[in-house]
Order: sequence, then C-alpha cells, then structure tokens
Amino acid sequence: MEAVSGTNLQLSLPSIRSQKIEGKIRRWNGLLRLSPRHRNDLGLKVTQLNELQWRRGRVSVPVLHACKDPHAPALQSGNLHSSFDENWLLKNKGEEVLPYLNERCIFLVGMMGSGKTTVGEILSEALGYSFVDSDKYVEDALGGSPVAQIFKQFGESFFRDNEREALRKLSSITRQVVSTGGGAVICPINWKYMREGVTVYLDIPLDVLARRIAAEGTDSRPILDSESGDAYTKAFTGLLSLSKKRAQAYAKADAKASLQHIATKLGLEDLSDITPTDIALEVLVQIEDFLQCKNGISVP
Ligand SMILES: Nc1ncnc2c1ncn2[C@@H]1O[C@H](COP(=O)(O)OP(=O)(O)OP(=O)(O)O)[C@@H](O)[C@H]1O
Ligand SMILES: O=C(O)C1=C[C@@H](O)[C@@H](O)[C@H](O)C1
Repeated sequence: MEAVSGTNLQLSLPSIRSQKIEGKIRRWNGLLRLSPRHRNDLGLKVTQLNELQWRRGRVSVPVLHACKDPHAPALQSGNLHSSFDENWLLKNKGEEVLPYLNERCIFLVGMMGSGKTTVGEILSEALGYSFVDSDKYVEDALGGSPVAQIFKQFGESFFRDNEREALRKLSSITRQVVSTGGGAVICPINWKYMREGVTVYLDIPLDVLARRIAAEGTDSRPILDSESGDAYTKAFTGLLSLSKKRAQAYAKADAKASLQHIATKLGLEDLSDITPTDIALEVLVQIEDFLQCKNGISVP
C-alpha cells in the first residue's frame, strides 16, 4: 500500500453513488462523514482525519495521513467532481431529522425577503410535510385581498389580529412548514402558538434583503412603502429600522440559520452563491442540534 501524507488531499470519488454507499454518508454541520466500513469499500484508509468537506458538488478530504489500496478508486490531488447532489443530501438529512421532530411543525421566522417561503417550500418537500404561508392564509381567510390591500383598507392592527388567528389555527396542525409574516414575532401570543413546533430564524444581512426586495419592488410590502428614495434605499432604510425593533424578538427562535455562517462553513465569499437548498440544509442541521440538545443527546 502506498502511504500518502498531506494536509488537504483531494479525493476522486467519481462514482460514489453508483457504489451504493450513499446511505452511509452523513452530513454533520456542513461536513460529510464516511463510516470506517465504507471508507474501506473505497479502499481509502484515512488514519487521522476522516471528514469529507462538502462544497458545491466537490468533495475534499483533509487528511494528515492516508493509505491507498492499489485496487481502489484513485486517490489523487486536484478538484474532482463527485456525484453527490444537494437534493439527495437534503432528503437524507430530512429523514434523519424527522424522528426528532416527531410530527411537529417548523415555523420559519425572519425579516421580509429572508426566504421563508422559498426555503420553506424546499424544506417541506424534503420532510414530506405540507407548506403554508401565513400571509397567504390571512389573504385567503379575508377573501383573497393581497396583504398590501388589507393594510391599506383596514390598517396594520386589523392585519395583525388576523395573523394571530392564522397562527393559532396553524399551531394545532402537525407536519407542516409554516412561513410566517415578517412581523409575526412582535406579538407575544404568537410565540405561544409557534412553540407548539420548532421555530427557526433565517438570519440574512440587510443589504442582501434590500437587494432582493428592490428587485421585486416595495409595492407589495406596505411596511416599507412609506420610505422615500429608490427601491434599494427604500428597502434598506425600512429594513434597518424594523430590524432594530425586532432583533430581540427574532432571537427568541429555537434555532437560527445564518447566511454568513453558511458562507463560512462552505468557504464561499460571495453570499449570493448560497442557494435556498443550502439554507434549507442548514435549517435541518440547526433543528437537529436544537432537538438533540433539548433531549439531552450530545451532538457529535
Ligand atoms: N437564497 C436565496 N438566494 C437568492 N434569492 C432568494 C433566496 N431566497 C429567496 N430569494 C428571493 O428573495 C425573494 C423573497 O423570498 P421569499 O418570498 O421566499 O421571502 P419571505 O421571507 O417569504 O418574504 P415575505 O416575508 O415578505 O413573504 C424572492 O424573490 C426569492 O426568489
Ligand atoms: O415585516 C412585516 O411586518 C410584514 C411582512 C410581510 O410578510 C407581511 O406579513 C406584511 O407585509 C408585514
């Protein structure tokens, strides 16, 4: 056997899935781990560090020392594309988290534009849960008028009353991912409802939010529509003032998925390279950590 030493050896796994070992690869906090038995299946004996780092369809193995079996797939330097795919990882993580959730709902909280709907839909699919957008639930309950129209016609407090009622009803249903309205966290009784499930805060930097909202326009977002300036300035100014008022409320969530933290984990400099699926995966990782800690199980 040939011994190989290095600090960041990269491993060619061109057909990892076809080798039917996929179910044995687990993802923990952004790292993929291969069980010792399946490391052997690949002919790789990593003796000191056994974590595969996952980054965008590439897998690298930081090792201090490894041995290569001459009959095994190539162990070589250089970036090689694996056939892992994000959706498979997500599904796998979902299956891992489901027993901890025990049918409880996930309530996504966060500022408007933080991706609660986009990420929530992906999460619900991975978990086999249904998906509900509480803004849409309120709109439907009030005959289909858009939120902006409800604000205009009846005022914010009327909307908040209906939002509260929506969350009360939704909290009695199991197996769903709920995307909550950005301001739902300010009403204390909503926390009582949302605590029936697991709450997760999507923590997205304000400039990213403002860019997303500016791209869509602020017309459908009555809370921001009173600001002046171009779409980005309106969005950023309004979000800054709201975030100061709401920071403590968002911090009450059981778990947090932070865009900045995901970027650090994945080694990405540009936050726009992070996909909604990456965020959904992080949500599942954070939920699992939270529920394991809550149940007194130490997280490896
Ligand atoms: N990770 C992402 N990367 C890029 N764009 C995203 C990402 N997540 C969401 N978006 C985009 O940002 C916009 C807002 O997303 P979304 O509607 O999911 O947010 P939300 O939190 O549900 O907003 P609101 O509370 O206002 O309903 C959409 O145009 C969506 O496509
Ligand atoms: O942040 C907010 O206060 C809001 C967010 C949206 O989801 C809607 O619930 C509504 O536009 C108010």
